[in-house]
Amino acid sequence: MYCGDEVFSVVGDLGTQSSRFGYAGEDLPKVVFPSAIGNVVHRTGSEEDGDRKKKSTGGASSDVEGAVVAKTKANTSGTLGEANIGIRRTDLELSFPLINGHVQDWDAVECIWAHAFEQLSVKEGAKGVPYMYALPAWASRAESQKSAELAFERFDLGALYLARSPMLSAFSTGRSSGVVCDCGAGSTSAVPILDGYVLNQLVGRSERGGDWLDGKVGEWLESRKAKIGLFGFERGTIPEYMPTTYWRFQEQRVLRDVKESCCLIPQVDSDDGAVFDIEENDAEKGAYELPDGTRVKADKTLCRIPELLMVRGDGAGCSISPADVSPSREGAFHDLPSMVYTAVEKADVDVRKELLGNVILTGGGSCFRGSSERLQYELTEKVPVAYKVKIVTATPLERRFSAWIGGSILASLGSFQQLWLSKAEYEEMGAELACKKRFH
Ligand SMILES: Nc1ncnc2c1ncn2[C@@H]1O[C@H](COP(=O)(O)OP(=O)(O)OP(=O)(O)O)[C@@H](O)[C@H]1O
Repeated sequence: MYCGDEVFSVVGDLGTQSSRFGYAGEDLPKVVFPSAIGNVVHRTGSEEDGDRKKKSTGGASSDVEGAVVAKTKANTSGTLGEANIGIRRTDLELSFPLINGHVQDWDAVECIWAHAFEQLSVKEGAKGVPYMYALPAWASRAESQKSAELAFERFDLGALYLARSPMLSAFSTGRSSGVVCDCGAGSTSAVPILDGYVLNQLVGRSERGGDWLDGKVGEWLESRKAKIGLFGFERGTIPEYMPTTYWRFQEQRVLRDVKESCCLIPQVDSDDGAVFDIEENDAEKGAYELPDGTRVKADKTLCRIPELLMVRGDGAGCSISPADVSPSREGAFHDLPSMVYTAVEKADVDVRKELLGNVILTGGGSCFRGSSERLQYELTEKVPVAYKVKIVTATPLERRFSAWIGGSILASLGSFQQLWLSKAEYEEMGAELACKKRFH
């Protein structure tokens, strides 16, 4: 058994956009960095020529791209961290461990963990360190097993606890029951929790997340004929060569910034259902200056884009393409209030009141002005009058790190220490049995 006062433990939360790691018992994660790995590409002359051609024609040549990827794999040297990939680089291909909240690349996950442990100075002395790792509610048993294998066999950690991140988010607000509404980069989800356990069969999830909203901002910019000229000192200049993945990554950072600076979720009048118009000040706050100096004027269509998280179908004159709502992907684009309502409706009658009284709004995408008020309104409209809806929110900073904060609290509780899976137990049971018996 581990005793909280004697052994420091590490808490990790790997998100689609960013990774957070730090020591249990602290208020906030010590290291936060983009969930992206830069692989230095050593290019041959012919590849460079090909890529230049590709840029100048504006299209993607799969031959050229394939060559670059093959080259990348042979010459990788995982480059991580804001300081390394945040600046202009012309020699980096990027890979991402998660897409829409699902692990795509375990090598990238390993790189992220290694980087975080190094930053936390636990690389050398990793032996014996207990590690709390947050997994999404929908992570499969195979993902749990792979995480356990990485922790014990690759990093030689001393003990492990795999916790579901919505459960940790609920703990961060001091609750063990409720519906955790997480607006992340890769997805938006509504996860009912009862007495600290995720009700798996009632989890609602949609691919309408922050990245999807960024795409809508991109469409809006395109409709205004605005181009994101990255790193150009002169308007419209594009660097001669830059790998596509790196270019897209930097482009998305700009879209994200436009979204976070200009957008909000408008309010609805609870008497007549009229959407309060966005005040002049909000929509016409001024122009947003793109990196190459182009100025675009924010209008109501742009400001209202995040409303798409709260309403079904089209919103705010911003159309969802037919492909988004094709029957096969219908569930993939549900709005948040519908997901909460469906989860609560399917739950046992006895627990519905408790769930609706603790709707916990979390994730970076919940930081738009007006999000909790709008969720309150939309849910109150849907549920029978006998139920009272209460939205629980923390400060924007706490919302961004809620799963990590919950993990930090849990891992430092004295009563929790007996729940760690020790390396000896792991070796005795094996990954499959250990995960089955110890982690839900
Ligand atoms: N102040 C803000 N206002 C609006 N949106 C924000 C704000 N801060 C962050 N976001 C958005 O929140 C999203 C990232 O949220 P979060 O950090 O919870 O995601 P993640 O954990 O990396 O991804 P996921 O939970 O999908 O795996 C991004 O789309 C980002 O643009």
